[in-house]
Amino acid sequence: MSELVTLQTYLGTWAGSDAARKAVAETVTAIAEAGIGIAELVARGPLEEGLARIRGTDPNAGGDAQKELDVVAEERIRAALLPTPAAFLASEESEELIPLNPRGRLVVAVDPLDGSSNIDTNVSVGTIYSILPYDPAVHADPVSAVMRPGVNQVAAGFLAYGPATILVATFGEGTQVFVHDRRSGDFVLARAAVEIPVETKEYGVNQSNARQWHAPMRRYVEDCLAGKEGPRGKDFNMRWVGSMVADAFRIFTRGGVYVYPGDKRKGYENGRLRLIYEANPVAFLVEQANGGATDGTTRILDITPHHIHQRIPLVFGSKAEVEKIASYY
Ligand SMILES: O=P(O)(O)OC[C@H]1O[C@](O)(COP(=O)(O)O)[C@@H](O)[C@@H]1O
Ligand SMILES: [Mg+2]
Ligand SMILES: [Mg+2]
Repeated sequence: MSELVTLQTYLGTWAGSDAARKAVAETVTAIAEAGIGIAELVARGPLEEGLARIRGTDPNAGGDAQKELDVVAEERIRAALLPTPAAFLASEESEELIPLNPRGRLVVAVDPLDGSSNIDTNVSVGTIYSILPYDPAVHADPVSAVMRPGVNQVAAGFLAYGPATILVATFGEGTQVFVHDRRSGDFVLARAAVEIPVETKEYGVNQSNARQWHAPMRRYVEDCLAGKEGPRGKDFNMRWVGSMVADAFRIFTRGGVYVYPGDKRKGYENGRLRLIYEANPVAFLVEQANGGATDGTTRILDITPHHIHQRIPLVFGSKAEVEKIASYY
């Protein structure tokens, strides 16, 4: 058997003696370590009573009900990042940026707990992160460092807390999958260069919203449902976990598309997913794995954000299918 490559070794080689890369490596290591703690909590399931309990009456910054584990996960990530070169944290659970290391030269954006509606169902949930450079001389207001198109990310990834705790990461040189080895305690490299198949016969969408969709989305799904007899000429399969990290990991494994379009419901005009800490990191990972990510037509990584918590319609996965969806719009 070839020698195992741990996250630590991988990052050591990637960073070398480059100070900026070392800062990114340190930051990702801290997030991964916080993830191990969150995974342990999640794995206690119903024994950890109250993790799925709704906190208070106020929604979070993104407008969703906030659950206990959303807040615990954010707190763990914040604490883990304090000694790292991250200057600020943007989080789904906090309206404003959270200050970290005053000498830091990075900003981190996180969805501390993705898949909140699955917390008490023993289904995978996860943590998503996006890392951008920060220069106080350029970004007098640190918010402006976060409000940049996703092409500016230097690293991004997510942890999925499922049967295995997985880290899917990119540092701009392909997409890697690491698995947390519960025996050694290390994250071990499992796939050095993920390639999402270009073509697919699998789509994922919350079909219960069909009556709220706009015409292009309705037509796309109708054509998938028509299968071999329809205009697509092939039978499709549908998969929807309801935790984007889990749906994304399936796509990294065997291809497919994830779609959360904007629809007619109030508050869902731009879909459900947040641009800065959900769509951007996933788009970076997907593109580095030869896939595509758009808001239906426009490349996600080119979109300039106008608000930390803004939502964006999201389509990502197998490149040819993402392009096919764009053709319906
Ligand atoms: O419940 P719906 O409308 O199908 O939405 C599911 C989507 O919402 C999300 O849960 C949003 O993320 P949060 O749990 O972080 O709010 C995604 O993970 C998931 O794909
Ligand atoms: Mg989320
Ligand atoms: Mg969340």
